[in-house]
Amino acid sequence: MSVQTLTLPSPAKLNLMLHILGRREDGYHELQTLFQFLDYGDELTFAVRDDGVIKLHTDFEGVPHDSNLIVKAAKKLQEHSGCTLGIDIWIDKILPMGGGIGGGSSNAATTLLGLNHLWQLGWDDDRLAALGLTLGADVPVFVRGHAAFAEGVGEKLSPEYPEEPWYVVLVPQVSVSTAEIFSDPLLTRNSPPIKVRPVPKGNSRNDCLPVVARRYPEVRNALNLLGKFTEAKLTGTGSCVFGGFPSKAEADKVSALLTETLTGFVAKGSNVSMLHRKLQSLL
Ligand SMILES: C[C@](O)(CO)[C@H](O)COP(=O)(O)OP(=O)(O)OC[C@H]1O[C@@H](n2ccc(N)nc2=O)[C@H](O)[C@@H]1O
Ligand SMILES: Nc1ncnc2c1ncn2[C@@H]1O[C@H](COP(=O)(O)OP(=O)(O)OP(=O)(O)O)[C@@H](O)[C@H]1O
Repeated sequence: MSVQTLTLPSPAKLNLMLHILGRREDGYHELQTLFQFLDYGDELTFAVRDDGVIKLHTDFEGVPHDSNLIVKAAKKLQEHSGCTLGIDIWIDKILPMGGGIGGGSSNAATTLLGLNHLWQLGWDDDRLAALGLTLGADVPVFVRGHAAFAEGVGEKLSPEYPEEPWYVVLVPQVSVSTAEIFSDPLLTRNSPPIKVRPVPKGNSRNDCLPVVARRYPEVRNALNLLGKFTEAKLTGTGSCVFGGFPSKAEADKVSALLTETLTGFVAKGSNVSMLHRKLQSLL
C-alpha cells in the first residue's frame, strides 16, 4: 500500500554572504551568495485526496489561499505532471515572513518534494528545481537541499561545505520587502565576481546591509547589539540578523541576554537540509 500522509520539515536558510554584481535588463540582480540551512523551521503535513482538490487548511494573515506559495507550488506540480490526485495541507508556521530566512521559498520546496513523493511522480531534483525557480529565486536551493554557492539570480548552484556553527538569529519586528531593497538607488551593484571556491575569507559582507540598516532602525539596533558578541550579519534582504558561535552553550548565553528585549532564536547551521535528511530516512 502506498503512503497517504506525510509530515515534513521546512527549514530556514541564511545567506552567509551576498554580493550584488549587476542588474539585468529585466530588473533582476546578478548575485553571488552562499546559502546554508538552519535546523529550524516550519512543519508541513500532507494528506492525499482523490478528487484533485488542493486545500491549505491553515490560514495565513495577509496571504490569500491561492497566493500562498504552498498552494501555488502544489497547483503547478499538479498541472505540469498531469496528476489527478489532490492534497490537504496543514502547516505549523514558526518562521517569520519577510525575514530573509526564506520561509515562503522553503514551504514551496517542501511542498514540491512532499507531493512528488506522495503522488509518486518520480520527478528528479533537476526538474523539481526548474519548476521551483518559477515560484521564487530561492526555491531551487531548498529543493536540492545542500549548502551552496549561488550565482545568476540565485539559480546556478554549486555545493559548498562551510563550517556548521550554532547561530543566534535575531528577528527585528519589521517585514522588509525584497523588491523595495533591490530598487533602492543607493544599493551597491558593482561587486567584482568571486572566481575561486570556497569563498575566500574576507568576503562575508552582504551588499544589502547598508540600505536595509539605513531604512530600518530596528535592524540597525539588532546589528549593534549582536555585534558586541560576534560578527553580526544580515541574511538576504533582511530583516533577520545572525551571528555564529562555536557551541550551543555560547549561543544560548548570548541569546538569553539579547532576547530580553528582542525576538530571536538559536539554531544549528547545517549543510544538508533537515528536509532531505527526513526524506532519506523514508527510503
Ligand atoms: C535576496 C535573496 O533572499 C537571496 O537569498 C533572494 O534572491 C530573494 O529571493 P525571493 O525572495 O525568492 O525573491 P523573488 O520573489 O524571486 O523576487 C522578489 C523581488 O526581488 C527582486 N530581486 C530578487 C532576486 C534577484 N536576484 N534580483 C532582484 O532584483 C525583484 O524585484 C523581485 O521582484
Ligand atoms: N507559505 C508562505 N510562507 C511565507 N510567506 C509566504 C508564503 N506564501 C506567500 N508568502 C508571501 O511571501 C512573502 C515573503 O515571504 P518569505 O517568508 O519567503 O520572505 P523572506 O523570508 O524574506 O524570503 P527571502 O529570503 O526568500 O526573501 C510574505 O510576505 C508573504 O506575503
